[in-house]
Amino acid sequence: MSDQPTPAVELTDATLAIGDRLLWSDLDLKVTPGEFIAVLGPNGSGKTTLLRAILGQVPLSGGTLSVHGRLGYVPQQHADDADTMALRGRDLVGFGIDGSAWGIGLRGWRRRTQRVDAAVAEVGAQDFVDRPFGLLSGGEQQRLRMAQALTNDPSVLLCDEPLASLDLRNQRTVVDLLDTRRRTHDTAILFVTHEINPVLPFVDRVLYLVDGRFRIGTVAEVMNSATLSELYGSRVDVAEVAGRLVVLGGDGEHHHCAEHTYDDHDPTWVITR
Ligand SMILES: Nc1ncnc2c1ncn2[C@@H]1O[C@H](COP(=O)(O)OP(=O)(O)OP(=O)(O)O)[C@@H](O)[C@H]1O
Repeated sequence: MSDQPTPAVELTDATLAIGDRLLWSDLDLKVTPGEFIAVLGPNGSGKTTLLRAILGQVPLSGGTLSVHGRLGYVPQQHADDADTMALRGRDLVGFGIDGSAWGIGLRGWRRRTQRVDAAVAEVGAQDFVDRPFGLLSGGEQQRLRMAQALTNDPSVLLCDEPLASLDLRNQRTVVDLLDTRRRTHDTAILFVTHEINPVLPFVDRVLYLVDGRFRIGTVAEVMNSATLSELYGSRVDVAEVAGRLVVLGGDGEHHHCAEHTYDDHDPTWVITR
């Protein structure tokens, strides 16, 4: 008998095509409990669609997918949510359990309240959870979206650019919460991002998708000039500057908008073009 833990998510020979466009094919990926995997790649390379396939929202075109345990989903910050004045933070978190609370009875209601309270405590949101969601800061809203995903006690957290439009302090808060969660509960994390640096210290492996091709491996194995140049089919330079990765290149087709992060403790502009 193998003493390897059962993978939280396992894709075997997985292929996904939308219309006549092949997003990725022959993808073999075993996500170990507690593992932190960063999913990178240019716009339209199929990162979000990978999460949607794992969620069962999009069928694979080929191959198999198995999920062991429950899934939680953390979306990116949406400006639209600022309109949700009528919704309290607590209501949003509760949607993670049942969408609405009609017809669950008093015992069900108590149990539901306990689960909401536990998830809110896990992200440290007790002070603002009863305020209108639309009045909260982006960072506070994002902590509540995480709490919503945690009400389910997930074995796997699927995070789709959860740091987008957050400042550095809030990015760190969200990343620290995710890291704590995987350490304390062995929750695996699949983290779609355009910017690896905020999660660099926590990443176990990188899945990098480009134009139907992909590479999976440790940061050192994937985030280097030779591997990314081969993957993009054009020259890409990867350099490490003060502990951060700077990626320059990719051909015109994959011309990312200039991305940058600026760290107040480590003032290095990180540019991807
Ligand atoms: N339901 C759908 N119908 C048609 N095309 C779709 C559908 N879902 C995704 N696509 C297309 O599949 C491709 C991959 O989309 P996806 O959102 O997965 O990319 P992504 O890597 O997450 O991109 P981004 O970095 O811009 O968020 C895109 O070209 C998208 O337009």
